[in-house]
Amino acid sequence: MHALIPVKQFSRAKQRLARILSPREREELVKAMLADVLAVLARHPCLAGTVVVAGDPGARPLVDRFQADWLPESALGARGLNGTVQAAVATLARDGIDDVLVLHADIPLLSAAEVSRLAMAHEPQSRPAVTIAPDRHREGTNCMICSPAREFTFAYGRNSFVHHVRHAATLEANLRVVELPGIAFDVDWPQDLAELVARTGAEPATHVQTYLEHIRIARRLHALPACPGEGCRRRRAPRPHGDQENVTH
Ligand SMILES: Nc1nc2c(ncn2[C@@H]2O[C@H](COP(=O)(O)OP(=O)(O)OP(=O)(O)O)[C@@H](O)[C@H]2O)c(=O)[nH]1
Ligand SMILES: O=C(O)[C@H](O)COP(=O)(O)O
Repeated sequence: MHALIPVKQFSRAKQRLARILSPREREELVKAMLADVLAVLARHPCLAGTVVVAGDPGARPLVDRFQADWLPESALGARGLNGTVQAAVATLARDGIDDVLVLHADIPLLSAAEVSRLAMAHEPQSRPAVTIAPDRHREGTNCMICSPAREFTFAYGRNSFVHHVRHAATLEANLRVVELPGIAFDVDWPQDLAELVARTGAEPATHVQTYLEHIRIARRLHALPACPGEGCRRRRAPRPHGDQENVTH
């Protein structure tokens, strides 16, 4: 099984954090989160390799540092998250890679044990097989293993978890849903940063926690005016990738 991590252009990344982080800080945060994810995947016994499909050449040094494979989005001729993931799994399939774990780069509490649990829940021998670890709101699809991945239609975006479950049913796939707290914790909103800071022990355990401490995010979070309406955290920004055409209802 190979892991595939999509990483978008840094200048467009983490826009929901724009009211608390500068563009430069958002880029550094994205790099720190990617480092946390790559550190777990490098040499994971369940993985034969990790591929980063990136829209930004600035991700390359990190990818090389963790000995992952580099797939530039520009080489795929695709657009948006879904188009890019779809084109990337087609590229992997041409190299004979059919079992693909697609995971986001913004899950800094990912652990090797959770990757193992997800891999063990997956049953590629009864194909098609789809195993999903959703986000903690059961809205997004933070990690998903597909076998064979080229036959799956990716539908990331609003409520992608539901869309992916429905699509797996359409394919009559062997579907498993696994709740894993580290994978489920994605960082999208200022409130998520606050939660991450609250979870930091005496010694920051991850690249992200170290970076957040470095920029003294806690002070800013305290000073942040409350969002109008408590539902704010969950309200989504317009999807920059606007690529809902693949959604199966
Ligand atoms: N290669 C690639 N990766 C993408 C693209 N869009 C999103 N991603 C990645 O997919 C994952 C989920 O991204 P999103 O939640 O849509 O975007 P985000 O940058 O994390 O946050 P917002 O800008 O606040 O929506 C992250 O790992 C992104 O880097 C894209 O167009 N190309
Ligand atoms: O479908 C998804 O998982 C999204 O594209 C990313 O979700 P997020 O906005 O929760 O990061």
